Amino acid sequence: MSDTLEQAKNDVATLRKRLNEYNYQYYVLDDPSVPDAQYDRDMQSLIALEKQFPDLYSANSPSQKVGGAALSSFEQVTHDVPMLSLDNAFDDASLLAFEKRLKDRLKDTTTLAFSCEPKLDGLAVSILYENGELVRAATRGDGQVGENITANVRTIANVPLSLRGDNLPARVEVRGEVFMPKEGFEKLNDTQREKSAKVFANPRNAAAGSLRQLDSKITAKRPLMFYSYSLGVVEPESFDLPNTHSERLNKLASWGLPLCPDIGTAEGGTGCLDYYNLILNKRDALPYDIDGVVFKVDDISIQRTLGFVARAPRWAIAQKFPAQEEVTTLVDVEFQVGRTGAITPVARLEPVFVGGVTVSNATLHNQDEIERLGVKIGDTVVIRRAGDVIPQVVSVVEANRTGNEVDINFPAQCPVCDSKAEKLEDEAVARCTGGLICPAQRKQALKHFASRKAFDIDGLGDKLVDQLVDADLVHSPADFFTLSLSGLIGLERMAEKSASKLLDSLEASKQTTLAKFLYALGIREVGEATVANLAMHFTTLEAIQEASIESLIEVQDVGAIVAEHIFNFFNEAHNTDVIAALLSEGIHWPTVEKPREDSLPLKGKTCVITGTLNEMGRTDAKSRLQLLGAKVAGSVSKNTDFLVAGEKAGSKLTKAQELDVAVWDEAALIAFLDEHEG
Ligand SMILES: NC(=O)c1ccc[n+]([C@@H]2O[C@H](COP(=O)([O-])OP(=O)(O)OC[C@H]3O[C@@H](n4cnc5c(N)ncnc54)[C@H](O)[C@@H]3O)[C@@H](O)[C@H]2O)c1
Ligand SMILES: [Zn+2]
Repeated sequence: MSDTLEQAKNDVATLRKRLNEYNYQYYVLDDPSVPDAQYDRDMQSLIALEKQFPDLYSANSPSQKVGGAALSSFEQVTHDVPMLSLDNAFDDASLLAFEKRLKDRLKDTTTLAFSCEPKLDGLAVSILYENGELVRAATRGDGQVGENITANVRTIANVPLSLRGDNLPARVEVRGEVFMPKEGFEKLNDTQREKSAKVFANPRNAAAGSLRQLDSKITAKRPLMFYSYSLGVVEPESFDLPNTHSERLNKLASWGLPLCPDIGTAEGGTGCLDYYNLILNKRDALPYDIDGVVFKVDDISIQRTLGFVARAPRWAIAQKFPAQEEVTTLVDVEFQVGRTGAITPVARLEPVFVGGVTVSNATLHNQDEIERLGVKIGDTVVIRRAGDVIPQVVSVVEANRTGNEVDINFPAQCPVCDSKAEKLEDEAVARCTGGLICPAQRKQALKHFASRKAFDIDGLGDKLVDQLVDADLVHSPADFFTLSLSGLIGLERMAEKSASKLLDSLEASKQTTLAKFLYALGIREVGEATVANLAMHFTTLEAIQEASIESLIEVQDVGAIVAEHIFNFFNEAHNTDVIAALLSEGIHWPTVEKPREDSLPLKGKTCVITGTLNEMGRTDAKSRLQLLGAKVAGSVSKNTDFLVAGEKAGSKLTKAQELDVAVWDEAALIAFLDEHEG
């Protein structure tokens, strides 16, 4: 705090200038540069200084003003009754002090009743109804003059265009908050990202940006909602309204206006604190974002007695929740490799308290996100942590740039195993191509290798794979085949009998098929149908290993992306080493005979697939049947040779039975495919 008037003068000037700039970015541009917590801290400092040095009072200080100026691109609306802001309480003590102030002022110690309302984080809107019809809607603006946004508000689904009931005031102004529910916000940002369009930092910015659009067609596409929380002008003045705020809200509801379902009432300050804790505990589960709760003296005549100060009513207060957004420094970026090889940039932060916990890491998603944010190491960044969602970097405070910030470079190699990192054009994430040897992917790759559709190694389940890796016995799939009885029985819960059984099934699994071998390698996006196609097309492993991207694309069902995955996989030395090691352990398969067209087992047969298949997808089943020569049709007729019926098969099964068409269940299909595929 400043000691001298001179120093205070400077500090006050600096704070006012800064807060005016924040206000402009927030209210006019709908694009704040700092989190609310930072704004609130600066505002509290200003208020404290102005209180300490009353000489520095100015009616133009941001502490005395509401909101920001109305944008001139909208028609202006002068409010009949000013739309004010709210005073804030940042802790329980200041809430109780608020209650005491009221009692002192009223010179009455009777417990006060309060209306308690979630403080929706959107923007205040006034909606005017004449003879029950919506005639005008406006933003709060600077409290006196707002923007005419009638066309936009009309597009909000839960705003009634006409009020219900026979006994309505001739003119009534309803006030409330326009906001974007959390789910709609996430979806909107997903779509914006896909379109490489602006991504919104939080639901409040998204709501403000959506509502203050010159083209109401854009607003109409945004998932906005409205909850009413008070009345403005009511004419005629003699119109009979209840004498408490909470009953007036119910009156609004009876006219068809939406109310927040979580509003309540409380007796006294302690009752308010109970409500505060109730809502705070529910905060993450609520479908809309709130930044606190609002308490309003319920009795309208007491409200009148208490009146207003410059920017807010005396009879209400907002008690804020812990901030979900904070500023901190991006100290470094590290790259983590996930179980599937995805390489994600992780922000290392100067620890900061946000969303109720201390956060020192946040996700940066991928390279596109880093470019979109334009973030560099050393930047001041805004972190958001809402609910149990992983903390995210939402923006950069550009004003804090010094010029010493450093670009973030994506590694060309996997940071864990040094294999090449591949980033396909259509994909957001970069991936490690060392699937078989990368320690980050090892357990996943080994479990896949041993799984039933791959090497089908009996007795080698996920838990055992974990144990083998943890005991450092297995690094790559080839190591499975070098396991010894003594090594195995050293493991926990591994008796000699099951160990030798496992060795037997490992031995048996060496006899496989080319398709299963390829499948076991776990190449990205290469499933059962693709491996069957590859085996049939190339017939030898060498041919596949040497295939160019162009020749891979010629294979049925293989597109450009999958071709690139296959090509990159076989051009990674680490992978070819493992393949060589596997072959030298004696893995073998019968030569694949390239079938002549007319010798295909299902040549000339037509089939239909219906119901749910549990072991393979229907698309998979379809392409594997086609590969064996079958024509796969959409409906059952007398020309159908057989129907593959999975679980919950319906009318197609009935029809097939009527027409005496052969029916295969999934087991029969699998048996047939196993017998005939290369
Ligand atoms: N990050 C920034 O740069 C920046 C800049 C300016 C303002 N802000 C934020 O905005 C706040 C100040 O804005 P303000 O003047 O709108 O005050 P406010 O948001 O603290 O309180 C008033 C507003 O609360 C809203 N509200 C929600 N539920 C309500 C209910 N049930 N009853 C009444 N009102 C309800 C209304 O929109 C009303 O106008 C700051 O505390 C800060 O958090 C941030
Ligand atoms: Zn790797």
